[in-house]
Amino acid sequence: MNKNRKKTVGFVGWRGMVGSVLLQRMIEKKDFKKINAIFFTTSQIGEKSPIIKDCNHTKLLQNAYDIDLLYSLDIIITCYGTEYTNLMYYKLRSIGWKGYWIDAASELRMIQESCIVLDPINLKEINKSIDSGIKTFVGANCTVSLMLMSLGGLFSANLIEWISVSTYQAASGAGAKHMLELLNQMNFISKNIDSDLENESMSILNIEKKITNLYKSKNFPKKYFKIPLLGNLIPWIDSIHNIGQTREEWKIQAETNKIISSNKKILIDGNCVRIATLRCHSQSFVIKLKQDISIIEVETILRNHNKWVSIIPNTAESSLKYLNPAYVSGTLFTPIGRIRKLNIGKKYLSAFTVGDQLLWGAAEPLRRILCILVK
Ligand SMILES: NC(=O)C1=CN([C@@H]2O[C@H](COP(=O)(O)OP(=O)(O)OC[C@H]3O[C@@H](n4cnc5c(N)ncnc54)[C@H](OP(=O)(O)O)[C@@H]3O)[C@@H](O)[C@H]2O)C=CC1
Ligand SMILES: N[C@@H](CC(=O)OP(=O)(O)O)C(=O)O
Repeated sequence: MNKNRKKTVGFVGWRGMVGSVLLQRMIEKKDFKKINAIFFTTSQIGEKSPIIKDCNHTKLLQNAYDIDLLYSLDIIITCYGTEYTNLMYYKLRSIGWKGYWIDAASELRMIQESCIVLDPINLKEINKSIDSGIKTFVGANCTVSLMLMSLGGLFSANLIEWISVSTYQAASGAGAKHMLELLNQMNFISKNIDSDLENESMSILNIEKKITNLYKSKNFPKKYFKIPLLGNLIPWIDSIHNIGQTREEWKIQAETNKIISSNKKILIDGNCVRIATLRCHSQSFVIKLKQDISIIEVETILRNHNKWVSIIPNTAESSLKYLNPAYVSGTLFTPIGRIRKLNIGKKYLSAFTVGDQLLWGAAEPLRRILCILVK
């Protein structure tokens, strides 16, 4: 690539949830000034492209399967998903395309020729990869990125022996259709109990019974989640990976160790659970430390690691105010609180974190690797 000319970047999947958050962040940070852009689509060829100020870009949407056009690009960034990656990535590489491929989907994360990107955690590794000719950069699974952003200090100080994690994952992680279904579930219940809520003499347990019966109604919207998520939870995310463990649970240890490229594998496992929040994932950790260090030291190490993490005092007032999905939604803030030693032993630490799974969990690491590559 000629280093003095602006790189041409192709955007695939920019209309989706992750892609639109990416575009919004790039506009906010004026990243489009640094590139020429071509917007692609799998379904709206010839429709109008989004209009981006200060950016040289095509006016109409291009065919995301046009291999010749894709081949001419310096960089392709895709937030479309695994289906597109599987179809186009290997095709392009097999005909000798040497551009940078940046991807939100999980498909390429664990292949040898890729680097998983989360630069506040692994900038050195990213730079090493670029220098060594790696051309494929993939964002991590959302819970992995959000865990590392909040616990980054303990990872980089090599203080973690193992982690047991329980996740509380938002509907958006399952995709736009699922998120809409959750809202339709809210609407369905609300419409059906509206008059009961106005009737002060109605017993709360009668309303609860009505809701439980509504869950069983054939009209209850559950095409995607299969069961109600509203007022409920789903203790299973993604497909089975190996005996008893889901793929979502498997990714945590596998991707984390690739990102931090640790000599000795850090063991991480737990339960991944879908809950009825909109776009923030929360995680509860039990951490076995390698040393017995004080809570003040733990907090200092975590606080000093990056500018997005913030330590929430372990009080009711602060936990309620700052450590919840509604507060964190739409921000890059990765608060961590409920930090305390467990009564199991002095090396056992408990902590709870919340993060926006569309920002640090998906779009932001992609935006940042793009900036590194076009610098
Ligand atoms: N959701 C998440 O939290 C995370 C997702 N990812 C990865 O990113 C991929 C994309 O996820 P996500 O953004 O949630 O997917 P979406 O379903 O929101 O969007 C994916 C694509 O679907 C097409 N599309 C069809 N109909 C519509 C419509 N009505 N509105 C908008 N787009 C539409 C668009 O492509 P086109 O213009 O070509 O039709 C769009 O780019 C996932 O498959 C996953 O691999 C990674 C981390 C987290
Ligand atoms: N599986 C995640 C979201 C996601 O897309 O993950 P991945 O990028 O690892 O497929 C969730 O459901 O919350």
